[in-house]
Parts: sequence; structure tokens; C-alpha cells
Amino acid sequence: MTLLSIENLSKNFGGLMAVNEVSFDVEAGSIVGLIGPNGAGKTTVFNLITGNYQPNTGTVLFDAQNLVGLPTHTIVERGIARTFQTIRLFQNMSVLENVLAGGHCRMHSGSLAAMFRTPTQRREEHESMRQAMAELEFVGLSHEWQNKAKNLSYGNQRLLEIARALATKPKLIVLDEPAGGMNDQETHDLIRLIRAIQDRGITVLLIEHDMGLVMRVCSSLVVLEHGAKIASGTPAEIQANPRVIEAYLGVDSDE
Ligand SMILES: Nc1ncnc2c1ncn2[C@@H]1O[C@H](COP(=O)(O)OP(=O)(O)OP(=O)(O)O)[C@@H](O)[C@H]1O
Repeated sequence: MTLLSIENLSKNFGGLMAVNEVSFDVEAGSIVGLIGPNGAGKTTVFNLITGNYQPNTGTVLFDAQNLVGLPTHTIVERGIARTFQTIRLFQNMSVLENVLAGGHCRMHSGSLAAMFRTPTQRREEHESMRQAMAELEFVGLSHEWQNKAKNLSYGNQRLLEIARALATKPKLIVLDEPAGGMNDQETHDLIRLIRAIQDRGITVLLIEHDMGLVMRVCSSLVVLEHGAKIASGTPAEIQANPRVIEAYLGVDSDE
């Protein structure tokens, strides 16, 4: 079953076609990698999916409904959560508070209930605390719950972003360079975490420059170059695709 369907998506910035007529599908339950050289348009595609940018043309169908034009918080409520290439945490808040902020979108009590601390509100607060701790446990950060986000290592900040995204109870999580700045051990653990996310029934779409991770974890790949899709297929197909080798895998593998 197709969970996400991108159709003829385009975005230009003052004449620069950052995304040019891109179409691809993401099957429910899969782990899909969006790859391509620097500046290929990957993050822009993510921003179009999550409502951070509006496309010039095209549709983003999620659960068969078009998301284009919806505000970001509605898209989160529909079931898409994300992490950012440049970490965006509440740096002065605790690790737990950061995850609670993610879960907030699923709370039902209104502000009046919060003001008077009704039993329903207290129950909901207790439940969201429990769920936030469970997400921290899931990513391996429960021991850090009281620490300020800014005191975490770079790799752990990335995990905290994932926990916060998971707290929104997504059907689809989009991860923008989750291994960025991670060492080998952290990357190894991240691969296990991404698979564990899939085991929970959550579909994963990720951008990543670490080809080892991409090839090991993704069931299919979409390759962009200069804003356009140049290939899609299994990791083995992509690795053998001459067009991709020329555009991407042939360039300096350090990037
Ligand atoms: N808000 C913006 N305003 C103007 N140009 C932008 C904006 N966002 C992205 N671009 C341009 O669009 C192109 C695609 O950028 P994008 O960040 O989507 O690429 P990317 O594939 O994610 O690159 P990287 O791998 O380096 O993160 C680039 O030329 C970039 O400079």
C-alpha cells in the first residue's frame, strides 16, 4: 500500500529550480532513502512534504489526501514527523521536556482544563510523561531525562530529535541526515534504531550522505540531481546504475 505519493513536485527559488517535477512513492512500512549530491534538492523535498515550503506545482498525497497548503502542525497531526539537518531542539529545556513538546500535539485537554488541573487533564499529563519516557528509553536516552538538551553530545541530540518526532505518534518519520556528525559506533546503533522504528510499523523516509548506512538500511532509494529525479530502485540497482555513479557515487566519497 502506498502511504506517501509525491507527484510532479516543483519548487523554484528566484529562478533556481531546486525541485523539478519530482515524483515518487513511499510504501507503507518501508525505509526509503532520498540521496543525491549536495544541493540536489533533497531537503527542499522534505520541506515540501512537511509544509515548511509550498510547492509551485505538484501534489503530496499522504493516506490518499493532498497535504499541499496545510499548515505544518496539521501535517504533524495527520501523521508526519521530522528531524532537521541542523538540529532544532529547545536547547535550554530538559531532554524530557523536549520530548513532551513533541507529544503535545496529541493531547486533548484544552487550556481551561490545564488551568484548573482537572482529573482528565492530570491523567493525560501523566500519560504523556509516561510516553515521553518510553520514547527516551526507545532511543537509549532515558538516563539523560533531566539533563538540558544543550549538554548532550551531538549524536545524542540527534537521537533526542528522533524521540521528539516519535512522540507525535507518526505514521511516517522523515529523517534529514540522521547520521550527520555521528561516529562509527553511533552510526551502527542508529541503523538498529531505524530498523526498530520500522518494526513499530512506522514508515521511514531519510536523507543521508553515509552510503554505508543508506545501502544497509533502505529497501529502496530515490536519487536526485540538480532538482530532478534521475533514478529509483533497490540499493543494488542504484549502486549499479551508471547515471547515478556518474552523478553521485563517482564524486568524492568523503562528502
Ligand atoms: N530557502 C531557500 N532559498 C533559496 N534557495 C534555496 C533555499 N533552500 C534551498 N535552496 C537552494 O535549492 C537548492 C537545493 O537545496 P537543498 O538544500 O534542497 O539540497 P540538498 O540536496 O538537501 O543539499 P545538501 O545535501 O547539501 O543538504 C540549492 O541550490 C539551495 O541553495
